[in-house]
Amino acid sequence: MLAPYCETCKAGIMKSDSDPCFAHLLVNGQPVDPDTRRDVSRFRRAERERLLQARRALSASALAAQSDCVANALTDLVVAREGLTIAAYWPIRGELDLRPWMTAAYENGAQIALPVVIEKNAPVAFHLWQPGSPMKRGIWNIPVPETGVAVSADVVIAPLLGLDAAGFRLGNGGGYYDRTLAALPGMPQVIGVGHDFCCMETIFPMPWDIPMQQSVLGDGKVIDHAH
Ligand SMILES: Nc1nc2c(c(=O)[nH]1)N(C=O)[C@@H](CNc1ccc(C(=O)N[C@@H](CCC(=O)O)C(=O)O)cc1)CN2
Ligand SMILES: Nc1ncnc2c1ncn2[C@@H]1O[C@H](COP(=O)(O)OP(=O)(O)OP(=O)(O)O)[C@@H](O)[C@H]1O
Repeated sequence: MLAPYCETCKAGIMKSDSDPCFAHLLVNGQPVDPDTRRDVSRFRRAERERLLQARRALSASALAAQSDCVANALTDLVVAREGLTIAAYWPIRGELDLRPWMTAAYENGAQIALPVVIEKNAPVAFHLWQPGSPMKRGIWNIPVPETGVAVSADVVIAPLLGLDAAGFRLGNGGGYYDRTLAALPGMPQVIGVGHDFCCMETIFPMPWDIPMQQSVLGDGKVIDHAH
């Protein structure tokens, strides 16, 4: 006789119908208390809303000035050269616009890639981009390169919605960067970039959260997160 599957997670195999299943309490193989997970997820949702509002309140010129500040700091931090692959991003929802820096890094010989959601709730792929690459709309309408040439990244520039004192990132809430970094064979250099108002005390890190090594903020401040 086949062992029954858990109705909640469709994955845990129970010895019998009356056996409790714990598989859906695991995230990335680690146990997470469901009440804590719910509370943290509520807190993060409220913080995302607050930070998105702060972004919307920013004028176009202030956004451009913060983007320039971050780009200048990145130029010192990441030496763009042949053989280096940098995963950056195409700005959405008021994110800092680093496209001029991406263009300069490309002109200095680096390969540039953009994150592409291939499947929901799965790691993203990094697809090659160069200035003028034809783009199409991907999942959630995010522009992605029309031609999907996947590469692995030496440096990942991760857009921050929030950043906590320990270097943990609050993003758009899909868990894509955490999933992606967890699935890589080796850890690239991960640099968070965010607005000058993105700092928060804690995101209440969960077992799946992967911290940034460094972050650069819209006022040009570079933070080394010691881990
Ligand atoms: N520019 C940029 N590109 C990026 C990211 C990013 O943060 N910035 N990502 C970094 O991760 C990935 C996309 N992440 C995203 C995660 C969630 C949502 C989103 O709209 N979520 C819905 C709720 C989704 C659902 O419940 O299924 C929402 O917020 O309304 C969008 C993008 C890949 N590309
Ligand atoms: N490695 C992982 N394996 C399985 N689930 C994961 C993993 N990383 C994150 N998640 C899930 O993704 C969800 C969203 O995570 P989180 O709130 O940290 O998103 P985020 O980092 O702000 O989003 P994003 O990276 O898309 O901008 C959580 O419910 C979490 O359980």
